[in-house]
Amino acid sequence: MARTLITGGLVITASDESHVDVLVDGGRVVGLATPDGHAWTADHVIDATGKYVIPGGVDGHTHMEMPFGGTYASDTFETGTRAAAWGGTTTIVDFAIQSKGGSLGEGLDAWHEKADGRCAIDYAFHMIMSDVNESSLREMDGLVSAGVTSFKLFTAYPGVFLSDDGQILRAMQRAGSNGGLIMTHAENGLAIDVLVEQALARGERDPRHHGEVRKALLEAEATHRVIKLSQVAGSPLYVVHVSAQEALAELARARDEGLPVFGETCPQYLFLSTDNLAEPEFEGAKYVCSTPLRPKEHQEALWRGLRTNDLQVVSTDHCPFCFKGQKEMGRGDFSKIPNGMPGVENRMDLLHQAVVDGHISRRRWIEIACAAPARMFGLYPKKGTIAPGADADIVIYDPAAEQTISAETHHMNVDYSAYEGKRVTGRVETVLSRGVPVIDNRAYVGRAGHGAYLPRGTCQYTN
Ligand SMILES: NC(=O)NCCC(=O)O
Ligand SMILES: [Zn+2]
Ligand SMILES: [Zn+2]
Repeated sequence: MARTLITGGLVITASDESHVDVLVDGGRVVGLATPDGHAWTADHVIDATGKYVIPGGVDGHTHMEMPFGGTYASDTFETGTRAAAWGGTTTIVDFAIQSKGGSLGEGLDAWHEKADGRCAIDYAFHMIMSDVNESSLREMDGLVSAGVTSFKLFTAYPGVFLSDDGQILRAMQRAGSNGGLIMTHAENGLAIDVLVEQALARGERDPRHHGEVRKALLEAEATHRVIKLSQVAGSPLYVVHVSAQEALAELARARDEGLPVFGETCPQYLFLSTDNLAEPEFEGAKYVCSTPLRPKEHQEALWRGLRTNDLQVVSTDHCPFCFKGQKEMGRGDFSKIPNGMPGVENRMDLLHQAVVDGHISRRRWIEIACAAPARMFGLYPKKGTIAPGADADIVIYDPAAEQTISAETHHMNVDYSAYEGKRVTGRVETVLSRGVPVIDNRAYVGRAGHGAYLPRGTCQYTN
């Protein structure tokens, strides 16, 4: 395998920034040294002068080809991982799904069937548990040993994914003993369904009502509940897609008490709001996801949470549905709009824009987008950093390039962009995955099937 030398760039990790050259051999980083401190030679030299040299992004929350509401998320593992690479992400952790009445093993097999041999970048799986019973609880141990070390449970979507409090407690107790990490989608789904029914009966049918019925208080209530259940079980907890400041306050309080509870938010909650959900002509459907977008004032609380480490990770929850034919299924009834938004290609750029805007520092950018998700999901230091021994998943990032986000130029298999027309400073130039170029100077040179499945270790994140 070719030796590659990256020269002249500013190497940024979660802990350091330094002008050092990086030597890659055998798919791994083998050395970092100042330009006058080495005499390395290589088959390929990448001149990164004036650029950032950063670890490939780790997106810990994607849904390729996810079935939802009678349709499927429109990115396959092939198209979605290619788009991820374009955006500087070199690892995704997608959610395999246990169907009701099915086993965890069957769900995992189905996800391998969709993904294996098709990914442009490395990939791993969490497991969604939609049927917690004696047998699936027993299966959790085997999955943890085999490298599927995190399990998502829902307090939302009654009849589909919802687990009751007893089931959640049992899964948490099991994770407490086998080292697994419980992830929760925390919204009070039973109460939300009542509000949905009442809203529809009043004739409130537009996309904006999706945000109104999925109340911040019902996110906060469910977040409080799962925190308390995890405390009773004595297991760590990771709350996905936190959008409401009231839910974040629950996490912050628990963390102040020293509890091992962690939180993730997503770019859509940091950059978009209920104003988007209220766009006319059914355009608001493009922004329907759960938890929902919130009024703008929640954004400042989320940014603060990211700075103070009450939130540790930014993932995308990439779950795209085309406007035409898919989002349109909910014209006249917001509850039938498939839930989810595209974003796997935009996360690294949007978070760099947050650096430019002064919300976070450069190192915090790398922490929340690369290092923390790698630690959280048992992939560190193979992923999430640039250090000797780490996989050479490296992005050459031009911090001065200007771009306009648009569906016309993005690579996700979806007919709209949630950030259409947004100007951002910074752009991915070159991407290596285990030392192999996937994007080379803004040209795709990757291959479906290059991406390897990653069995994961257990959560390495400590408060
Ligand atoms: N978030 C969303 O609306 N769709 C994907 C499924 C989930 O994460 O709950
Ligand atoms: Zn969810
Ligand atoms: Zn999700």
